[in-house]
Amino acid sequence: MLELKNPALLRTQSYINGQWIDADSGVTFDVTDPATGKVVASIADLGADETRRAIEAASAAWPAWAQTPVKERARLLRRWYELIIANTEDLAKILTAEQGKPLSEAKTELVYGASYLEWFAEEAKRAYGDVIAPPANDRRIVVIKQPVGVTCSITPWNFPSAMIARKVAPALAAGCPFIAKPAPETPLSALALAVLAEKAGFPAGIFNIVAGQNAPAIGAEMTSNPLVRKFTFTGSTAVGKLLQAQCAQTMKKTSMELGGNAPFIVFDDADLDEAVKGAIICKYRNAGQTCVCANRIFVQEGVYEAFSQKFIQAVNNLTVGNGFDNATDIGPMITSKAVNKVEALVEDALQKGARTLVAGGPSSMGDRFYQPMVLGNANDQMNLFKEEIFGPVAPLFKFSSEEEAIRMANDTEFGLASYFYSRDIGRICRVSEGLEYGTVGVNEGIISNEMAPFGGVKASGQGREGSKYGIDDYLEIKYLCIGGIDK
Ligand SMILES: NC(=O)C1=CN([C@@H]2O[C@H](COP(=O)(O)OP(=O)(O)OC[C@H]3O[C@@H](n4cnc5c(N)ncnc54)[C@H](OP(=O)(O)O)[C@@H]3O)[C@@H](O)[C@H]2O)C=CC1
Ligand SMILES: O=C(O)CCCC(=O)O
Repeated sequence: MLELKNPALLRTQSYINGQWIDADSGVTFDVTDPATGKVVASIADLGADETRRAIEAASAAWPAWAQTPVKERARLLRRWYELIIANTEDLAKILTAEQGKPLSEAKTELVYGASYLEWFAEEAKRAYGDVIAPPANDRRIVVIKQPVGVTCSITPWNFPSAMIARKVAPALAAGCPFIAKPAPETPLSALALAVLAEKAGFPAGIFNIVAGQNAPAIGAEMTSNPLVRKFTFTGSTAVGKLLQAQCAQTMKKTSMELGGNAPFIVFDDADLDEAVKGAIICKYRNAGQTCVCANRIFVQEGVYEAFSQKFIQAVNNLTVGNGFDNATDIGPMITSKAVNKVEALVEDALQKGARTLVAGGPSSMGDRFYQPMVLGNANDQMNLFKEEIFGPVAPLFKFSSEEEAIRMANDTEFGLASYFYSRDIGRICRVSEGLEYGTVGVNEGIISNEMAPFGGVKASGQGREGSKYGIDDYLEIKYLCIGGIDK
């Protein structure tokens, strides 16, 4: 049993129109701790009907919310932020219990997610319009920005709190009511956010959570209901494409934050100790289960041996265990299915010539644990060159020239995050401009923060979360053509 200072944060019902509700069917599903397999809570299993009611409630609440003075919307967002910060210890325990990541990482995620509420409380006040020079003196061109309208989201289990916060903050700031469907593995963090939203004082219908196991049914309602004007998704590219196609029928505005295949390039002139530090955090954070994790580590031939040795040593120092144990660097993976997917990629790589530099692999601790692994001699014929590993396995590729590194890095359908280490200013400019990615980390292995625009190109999606650009995804531009001025 989780020991919380505020046990009210652990909710099992969903939150619709300011009410905590059970499923119409009365059915529940279990959320389990990936480290122990034990049931943490049984959650009301909602479906399409409850989703429709949430959408109708949000739609009814929308006009008043859009008319709420922006300073009041900002005050509520700020209050929500403060409540999350005040409850970080409890929220982190809930997050680790359902997701598995080490408690310190859970705290980092909560503060990171909350920072979007703080940021967009401020940005809400800066949704500026424009006055444009007209073609003739008898009229004026004025541009105003208005909320898109009812927004629905579907988010994954890897950042159960921050992925929702990153979406709901700009939506509410812009004046759009919001309905979130959390991943069934990790609904508790989302429901805890709703407890605090209610306490912050948001009106009924403005923030709703629909937790349920039937993602296709809930997703179908969200993407087909004409009352929904905006749909935002984080998850795999395959599911993102499907949901985007569903949204096309009612021409919804969409934001898609999809899969990645991040290159992490170490050039001959890099500071190797810094590169190793960056690679460790970038690869092994959240047990390798982030869409911005280094997927392919390219090392220039002159430093390949030296980098490998230092990297191997650092990986050997990582401890796998239960996220509640202070010594743990890497928690369990989310499911045994996720472990099997990683294993299949490793077996394919070994068959195609990879060398084991750190043995790692399935762990005696249980079927969701995976010891960190390093593979050398990787090549572009291996499946892991093209696919997201989403686990604690680091393949090292050797390259000789800058051109080759850029070509291999871009040889993928994805374009989310990329990283490289170099101290040559000319190379830093050339490579930054040559990488076909939404984000480039230069001598940095951690790139996300609320002040910067996060998002991808190519099959990694569209739209940006965070920064001054993030609110645009939730605003429509309206042009006012004002005539009769000369009369
Ligand atoms: N960009 C990123 O951050 C992420 C990338 N991934 C990539 O995807 C792989 C698979 O992970 P997974 O979690 O299964 O990712 P998915 O894309 O399958 O799932 C993400 C979310 O979408 C929901 N979903 C799935 N199918 C549908 C549907 N037809 N209609 C509506 N919602 C749907 C899921 O619910 P449900 O679980 O109930 O199916 C979940 O809440 C990972 O190994 C990784 O490579 C995964 C997560 C995040
Ligand atoms: O995996 C993701 O979907 C987001 C990565 C978290 C971050 O670093 O912002």
